[in-house]
Order: sequence, then structure tokens, then C-alpha cells
Amino acid sequence: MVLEAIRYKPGSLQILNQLKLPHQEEYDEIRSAEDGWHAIKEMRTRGAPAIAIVAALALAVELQCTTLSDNAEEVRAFILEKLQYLVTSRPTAVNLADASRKLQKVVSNAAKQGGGDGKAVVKAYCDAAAQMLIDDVSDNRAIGKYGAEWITRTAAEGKVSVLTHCNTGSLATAGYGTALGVIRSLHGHGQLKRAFCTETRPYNQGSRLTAFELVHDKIPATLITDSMASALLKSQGPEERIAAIVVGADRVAANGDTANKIGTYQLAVTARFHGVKFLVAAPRTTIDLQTPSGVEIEIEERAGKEMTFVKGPRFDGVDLDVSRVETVSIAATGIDVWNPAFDVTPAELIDGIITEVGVVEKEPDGKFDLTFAMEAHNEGLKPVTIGGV
Ligand SMILES: CSC[C@H]1O[C@H](OP(=O)(O)O)[C@H](O)[C@@H]1O
Repeated sequence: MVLEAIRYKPGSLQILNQLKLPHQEEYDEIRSAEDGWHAIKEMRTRGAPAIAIVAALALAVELQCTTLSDNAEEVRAFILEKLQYLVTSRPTAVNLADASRKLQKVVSNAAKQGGGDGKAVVKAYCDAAAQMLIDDVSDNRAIGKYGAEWITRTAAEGKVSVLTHCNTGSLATAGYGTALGVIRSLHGHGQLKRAFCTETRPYNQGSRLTAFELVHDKIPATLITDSMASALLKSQGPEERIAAIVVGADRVAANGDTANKIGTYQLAVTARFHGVKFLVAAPRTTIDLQTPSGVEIEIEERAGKEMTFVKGPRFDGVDLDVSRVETVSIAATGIDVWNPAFDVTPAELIDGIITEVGVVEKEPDGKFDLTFAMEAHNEGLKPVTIGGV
């Protein structure tokens, strides 16, 4: 059974409530942009591509289930207002803002060309939002292909082991995943020895979500705490060396600096120290040429209680009782907390950016040039291969 974070059909949107995973698989109904905003804010749904898709589809189901004006301009204004509201749910991942910009263009064109018919504007919006589900999965499969080819070509011969951080799989996208898509591709081609995933405190996307996906897909995998990563790289003998650390992204700035889940930066530092390749896997909807560098990326800070409390089913020493979910404190009451959801890895520590058109490597001047990849995407040119393969 394929893991589905998002279930959509015209008039109906359901999201897998990721706060209940891995022990309870419950879907929440999303009936409006407001429902979508809260689901994203509360991280019942998360992952840079997934939050863009859920936001777009939340508005689609609202439009499909609401009696709207027949006037195209009034419908366009309504959609624009809702998109601007949805973008406020989480600031760091650019995918949401990117989707909003693209959907606004679709709606404006439909309003101009649709002869003033409001229904034509709604149809154009909903068709474009639904297309995001399809495009994301095909992008992820291409990312998986290019990433796996790059790693096996640059690693020593034989099967490779890979370390990943946070969750970038089917639970963070429309399916297959980005960095986890690279792991799926390696595994599917018999090229993966073992996947290592970090716990990814404090939300535990690794222990709760990535481990869930790896077990579900029967991929050989080992969970480590975030603090074990350097010791793991140091402990690896040549025969079981980790060939690469592959992570996702929430925003790749024009110079290649990358915002991703907190803990990514220190993985890049230890990878460089231990001579392990460090790769970012992201669709081009995550690349933001309007943000010059990582300095300009807004980093979301989340509530301290998300670090000082943990939630889970009661364990009696033998079985889990998933009907009795408890929240327990794991920190001294009164302690101050710093809880940034992301950090920024400088481009100099990144060996390649895996996109759906190929792996972007650094130019001879040691810098990334992401414009070519984006131009291919924006001009609808035949997918090109950059660097890498
Ligand atoms: C393909 S998911 C990309 C990215 O999004 C995640 O953030 P969050 O779980 O807070 O939504 C994480 O940083 C992933 O690497």
C-alpha cells in the first residue's frame, strides 16, 4: 500500500494527521483555506512541497463547495485574498509562496481570457492545483533517479550507505519524496546497503516519519539520534562508509545557500570534516532566485513546548496502548527555550543540488549557477541535465 499524505478528489481533501504518526493513521478533512492554514501551522501536514499542495487544494475544495459570484474579476480577487492568507501559515519554505505566485498568474489569465465567467476562473484554478499533485511525484522520481546515479558514480563501487535528516518522503510531498526518493531509487535498483536516519529533534520527523516510511518500504535502515551523526561517520570503516548525506530543502537561495530542518548545518560541517559528500535534494519549486543568499531567508521559530514536551502512546513494557496518548514533560519547568525550525547550510559545504532536471554542481569559480536549471523549467524547455549526469 502506497503511503498517501494527501488524498484529493474534486470537492474533497483529506490529509494524514502527522502528529499522530507513526502509531495512528488518521485522516483529517480539509474543507477550506482556513482549515488548510491551521493544518499547516499546527504541522498536522508538513514538508515544503506538501504544504504548498495542501494549501492550494484547500482553497480548491472551498471554491468547489462555495457559491461564488459569476463575475470573473470578483472570483479572481477572492482567490488572491485567500492565497495571500495561506502563505502566512509558515514562512521559511518557498514552495508555498511559489505556488501562490503561479496560481495567481493562472487565475489572472483565466479572468482575462474567460469572457468574464467566474466559473472559468474557478476551473482554471482547480485544474492547476490538482496538477501540482501529479507534477510533484514525477519531479521526485526524477530527483531520485539523478541523485542515485550521482551517488553511485562518485562513490566507491558496490552498494552504498546514505544518511538522511528529517522527513523528505511520501509524508512530506505528493509521493515518493526528495532525499528519501534518492534512497528509494538506490534501494529499488539494488544499490543501497543501508539508510541511516536521524531522529530530528524536536519534532522527530526522523524517528516518527522517516523510520515509518523506511520500515513500510522494507528498506534496511538504522535510526540514530542527531548527536550521533559525527561519531557514526568517524566509526565507519572503508567497507561500510556512508557515501553521502542527502537532505531536503525548504528554500535554496540564488547562491545555493540552503534552509532546511534544524540540524542540517551541523551535518554538512561533519560531512566536510569526514570527507563525505553532502547533497541537497529539492524540486525547482524550492529554488528561490529572488533570495540572494541564506542571510535573507526568514527562519521560523516554533513554540518552546514543542521541545520541552513529547507525546506518544502509553507503553506497559510489552505493548503500546495507542488509545492512551500521553504528553510528558522532558525539561525543567521554567527553562528558556530557543526553537528555530530550520538552519541555513552555506553553499560552500554543499557538493550538489539534486533537481528534477539533474544534479547542479559548482561552476569552476566554486559557486552554484542555478539560473540555467530554472530557465529550463520556466521556459518549458526539454528537461536538461546539468553537471552530474
Ligand atoms: C521534502 S520536505 C523538505 C523539508 O521540509 C521539512 O520541514 P518541515 O518538516 O518543518 O515541514 C524539512 O525541513 C524537509 O527537509
